[in-house]
Amino acid sequence: MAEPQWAGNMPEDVDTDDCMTSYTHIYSPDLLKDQVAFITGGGSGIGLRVAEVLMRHGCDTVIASRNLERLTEAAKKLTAATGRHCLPLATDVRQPQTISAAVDETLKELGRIDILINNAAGNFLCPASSLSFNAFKTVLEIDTMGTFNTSKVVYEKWFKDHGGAIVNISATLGYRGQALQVHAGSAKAANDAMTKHLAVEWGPSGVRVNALAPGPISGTEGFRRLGGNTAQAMGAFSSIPLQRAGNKTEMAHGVLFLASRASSYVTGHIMVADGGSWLTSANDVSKLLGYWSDELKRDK
Ligand SMILES: CC/C=C\C/C=C\C/C=C\C/C=C\C/C=C\C/C=C\C=C\C(=O)SCCNC(=O)CCNC(=O)[C@H](O)C(C)(C)COP(=O)(O)OP(=O)(O)OC[C@H]1O[C@@H](n2cnc3c(N)ncnc32)[C@H](O)[C@@H]1OP(=O)(O)O
Ligand SMILES: NC(=O)C1=CN([C@@H]2O[C@H](COP(=O)(O)OP(=O)(O)OC[C@H]3O[C@@H](n4cnc5c(N)ncnc54)[C@H](OP(=O)(O)O)[C@@H]3O)[C@@H](O)[C@H]2O)C=CC1
Repeated sequence: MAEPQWAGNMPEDVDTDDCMTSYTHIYSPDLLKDQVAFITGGGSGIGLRVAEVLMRHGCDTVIASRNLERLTEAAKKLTAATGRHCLPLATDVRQPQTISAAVDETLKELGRIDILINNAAGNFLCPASSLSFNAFKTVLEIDTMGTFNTSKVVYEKWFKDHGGAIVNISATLGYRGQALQVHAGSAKAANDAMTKHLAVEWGPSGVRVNALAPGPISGTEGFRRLGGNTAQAMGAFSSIPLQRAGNKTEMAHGVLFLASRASSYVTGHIMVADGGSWLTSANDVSKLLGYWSDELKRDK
């Protein structure tokens, strides 16, 4: 399907886990000068682009997840593209002791933390009736426990005394009960509630807590796993008010707003950045079940 004519308003992006070859600032390049951001899942997809855009605004970053080899590769690319420091640290957000060690290392190496981005998550299409108890638990543990664990460690070790900004990467899945997504939809709904609870409790310490809820974002693992390529090829995105998928840089710009002084009086807010998708897109159980079972057969 042809891109709408105003698609030229989209910021630069590349579909792979590489940095952009060019970037046009829409905010002052020193908006985050000498700040430090801790980004879970920052070695791939949306998290990697968030790291790049924050670094292009003067920030140093820590990217933390399980796969240290991929993180190390990503950190090299990020530093080469932006000239800022990026520290890759092996962490499993389900294990508080690994987060604690990573936060200690961050404070030792970079001296402060101003921004926490809870982006790590796990997801796949699966109908509730086929979802094992452990599969549901695993997604809740990564998405919800992981967000609480990381927020609590960073708060106790730094934000409690210095303030800071937390941005949780959410999703709109639970708003209408998206088919084949009871695990991720439930996890992200809990995170939206957590965003408000923590905004209330930690506001007096100077901590703002907000969330960004993306729609379908091209060039990501989420898009690939949830049938984004097939949906796009079928023309399904013409039902989205803005008529297209989003890109990773658009998500990074939303995060930059929520993480920076541009939003200094905003807390407890869930900002949907989905081109209007959840309002109008089909939530067709039988079509998605068909897609899911075709994929299962293809994988066998
Ligand atoms: C034709 C199409 C028609 C219409 C389409 C219409 C609409 C769609 C349009 C567009 C969609 C486009 C975009 C999406 C829009 C919104 C997306 C919204 C949210 C996205 C959220 C995301 O989080 S995306 C992030 C994706 N990235 C990842 O998931 C990377 C990390 N993931 C992982 O590490 C693993 O996948 C994991 C989550 C399973 C965790 O790994 P691990 O801890 O190693 O766990 P395991 O031991 O492997 O597994 C634990 C249990 O889970 C079971 N399991 C694993 N995979 C599956 C699966 N695919 N299906 C079912 N069950 C699974 C596993 O078996 C274990 O359970 P047991 O009981 O066996 O122990
Ligand atoms: N893509 C999309 O269209 C949408 C995405 N989202 C949200 O955006 C975020 C990024 O998704 P996307 O870029 O698509 O996917 P990715 O798979 O690229 O990102 C998920 C990241 O989480 C990390 N991760 C997974 N499990 C753990 C764990 N236990 N501990 C630490 N890190 C972990 C992964 O790294 P590693 O394997 O090294 O651990 C990976 O870098 C997620 O929060 C997702 O829910 C929301 C709506 C739509």
